[in-house]
Amino acid sequence: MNILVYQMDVIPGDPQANREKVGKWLEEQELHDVDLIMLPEMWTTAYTLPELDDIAEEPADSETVRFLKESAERYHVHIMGGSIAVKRDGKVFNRALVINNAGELVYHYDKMHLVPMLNEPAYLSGGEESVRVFELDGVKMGVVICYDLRFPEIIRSLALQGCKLLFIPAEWPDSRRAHWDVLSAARAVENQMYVVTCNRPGEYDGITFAGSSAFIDPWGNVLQKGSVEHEETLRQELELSNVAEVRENVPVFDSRVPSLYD
Ligand SMILES: NC(=O)CCC(=O)C(=O)O
Repeated sequence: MNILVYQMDVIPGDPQANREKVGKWLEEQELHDVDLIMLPEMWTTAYTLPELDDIAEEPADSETVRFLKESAERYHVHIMGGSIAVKRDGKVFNRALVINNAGELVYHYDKMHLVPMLNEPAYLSGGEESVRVFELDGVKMGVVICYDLRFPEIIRSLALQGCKLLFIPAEWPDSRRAHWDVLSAARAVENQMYVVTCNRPGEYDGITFAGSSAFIDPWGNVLQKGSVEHEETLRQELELSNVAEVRENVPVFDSRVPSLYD
């Protein structure tokens, strides 16, 4: 599977400008052999939390969902659409979107863990549904959003549902970059799955973000890593059969004793 990660610097509070930016980026890419593209967390707005009540999109009438569906169909590429702010019943959620290459929304997930360090609980509501795997090209995959990376139990839940490839869109600050690097590799090793991350670089509201998007294989090798500071496009081919090989060599899923800890 060929994946293109857009480690995008986000224009604060301007969904239209960010859609145009992604549209232009798509036009510039060589996409004929690409299976999936990925965007970061909150890529239409950045962390403009006080403004989200006004600029978050209604899921049923979302300009961004329309844009992603049209782009997926036009370029015949799956889109791991990072996450965007959506508003439902007066509450704002941080929602990940997955669109297949026929332009269909196949999965969404509302971030369940809200980040105290970024004041998310004051402005956002946590998702109320657990994570589920989704399938693209017959492969089971999952997505969690940024801070969720700190909660191994939800990623283990995806692994037990058969997830082979985990996506983590993020706006992770540079001040905690050491955690980002270690935890994303740890999730790949402990769950024996590919982990693909897309974290924005740049600054907003006094916070510098860490970039460092990465492709990590099920053995924990970092196949490729983005820069800390700059916007960048990363392209990587993943050999998904490696998941079965690693799980055979180190059969942790067979060795589990859930009766003692579930
Ligand atoms: N956007 C986020 O979820 C940031 C998470 C974070 O700052 C951390 O876990 O540290």
